[in-house]
Amino acid sequence: MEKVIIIGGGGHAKVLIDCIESENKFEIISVLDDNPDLHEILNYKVLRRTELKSQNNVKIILGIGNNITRKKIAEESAADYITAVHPSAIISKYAKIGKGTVIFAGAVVNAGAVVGDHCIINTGAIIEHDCIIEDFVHISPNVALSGGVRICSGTHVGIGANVIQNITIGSNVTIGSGAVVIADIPDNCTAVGIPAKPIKSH
Ligand SMILES: CC(=O)SCCNC(=O)CCNC(=O)[C@H](O)C(C)(C)COP(=O)(O)OP(=O)(O)OC[C@H]1O[C@@H](n2cnc3c(N)ncnc32)[C@H](O)[C@@H]1OP(=O)(O)O
Repeated sequence: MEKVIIIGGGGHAKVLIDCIESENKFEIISVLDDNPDLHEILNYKVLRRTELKSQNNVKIILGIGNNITRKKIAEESAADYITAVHPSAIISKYAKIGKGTVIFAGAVVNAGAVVGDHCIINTGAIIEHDCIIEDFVHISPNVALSGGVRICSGTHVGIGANVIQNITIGSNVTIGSGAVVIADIPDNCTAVGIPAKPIKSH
């Protein structure tokens, strides 16, 4: 079995560990986290980067929920990233999934959808046909994206949000939990509500 190291030891890493164990394709050999107070996660010892012995032929996955931190680490280190897909997720054979991306239990990615690198498609999220999910996006649990939606890079779609067909949500956007998006959302803002409207720029 191929060996993998998880970088990041927070809540998202717990679900990722469970996903990788369920998939049974990779052996998790270490979890790395720079927080000196973090010593164990589930059944794994957490190591600092300096404590890791040099490893050959090891693959990496980022267990970090925050899009900005995940992007920073991915851009700092050229590694051989795996893609983790929970066995209960349904991925169309006509969909494309990028490297470093994780797809959790019960998620559905339908035909013609393209998911970029280092994305999180969280538990029970639905990515309908022909959606484009750019790199470093997080689609939270129970989000439903209708057909032909584009989510630009670094955006976080909050838990339970719904997006109607053919909408574009810009880059580095946060969509609030439970929002219903019925019009395009510009870059660099937070949008909430039904219908979703920008409430702040950042
Ligand atoms: C497995 C996992 O855990 S995955 C992670 C899942 N978590 C999420 O999806 C969280 C998504 N985050 C949210 O919904 C947050 O509330 C955010 C990002 C939209 C806003 O957070 P902040 O930027 O801190 O804004 P803040 O809490 O100050 O709220 C600003 C205003 O928006 C309102 N607001 C905040 N969130 C929402 C929302 N989801 N829907 C409607 N209104 C909202 C607030 O009531 C407040 O209104 P007011 O100014 O009239 O008082």
